[in-house]
Amino acid sequence: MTDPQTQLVKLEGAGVRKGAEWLVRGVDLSVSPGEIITLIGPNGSGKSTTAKMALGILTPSEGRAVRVPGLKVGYVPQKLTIDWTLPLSVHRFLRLTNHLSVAECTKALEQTGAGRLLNAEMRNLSGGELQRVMLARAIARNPDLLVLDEPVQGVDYAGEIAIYDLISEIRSTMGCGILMISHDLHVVMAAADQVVCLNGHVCCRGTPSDVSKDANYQALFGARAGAALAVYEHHHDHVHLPDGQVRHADGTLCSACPGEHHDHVHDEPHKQTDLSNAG
Ligand SMILES: Nc1ncnc2c1ncn2[C@@H]1O[C@H](COP(=O)(O)OP(=O)(O)OP(=O)(O)O)[C@@H](O)[C@H]1O
Repeated sequence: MTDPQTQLVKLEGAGVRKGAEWLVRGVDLSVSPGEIITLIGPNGSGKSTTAKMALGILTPSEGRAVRVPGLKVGYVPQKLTIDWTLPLSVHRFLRLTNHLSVAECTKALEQTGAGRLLNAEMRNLSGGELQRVMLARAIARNPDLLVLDEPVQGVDYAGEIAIYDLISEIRSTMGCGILMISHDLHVVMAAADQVVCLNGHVCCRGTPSDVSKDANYQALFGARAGAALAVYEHHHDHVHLPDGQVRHADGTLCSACPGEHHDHVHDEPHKQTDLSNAG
């Protein structure tokens, strides 16, 4: 547990009930500045419900959710309700819910490696571009806390790594706390400081490495999930920068060798562990 003085948000024994059903129960977690907490778990295990309690969108039916006064939150929801048949440029989208200047929009897009998309049409964006625009919208107002509900939806494996690297960079440069949800255990766990594994309640928690070895976690997802993490940790000695370049462990940059960085992906695609069907 982090120093309670610095916690941006804290859930204490928090749960939500709808009618006779508990959606999730007894969740304890906290997020401090500069910390990445990742929620994992099978479909319907209560991850989004937990994130919504942290955000204040849902009020706990038991326990409590405490946020520091004046907390600024950036949120990337799992689902976006947009009529994709209507024309909507990226900069208009960014300004729909925020009073942002064009300069602020451009800055946020540049921070997520999407500066060239300012005038693009939302409906024409690729999956990876859409997620970068969503992240730009979430960070545009310098939030203290970023809540990301499946930030790599619709993104291919190499793109996923780039987005998780980007999220780590946002944490370092902006110093915000991050509460993230993902099914994609292999990469996300390696990028997180703490992982909380849900299954209607907290099934297990700890560092990514601790969780991957936890008997409860392995019972839920199988030992294969832990093996995938080991593969990722072993190979991941480089960082994908938002501009498409790759920074190696020795600090050198390269822009023309993308194929060399994912031999573990191309050789062993079956090691990519998607938990969306688990449980
Ligand atoms: N408003 C609601 N009313 C009733 N049940 C709900 C409501 N919202 C969520 N649920 C149920 O609560 C459970 C937890 O849902 P939640 O969306 O938190 O899970 P999740 O872990 O985020 O799932 P997924 O991985 O599929 O996104 C599910 O069984 C879901 O059907």
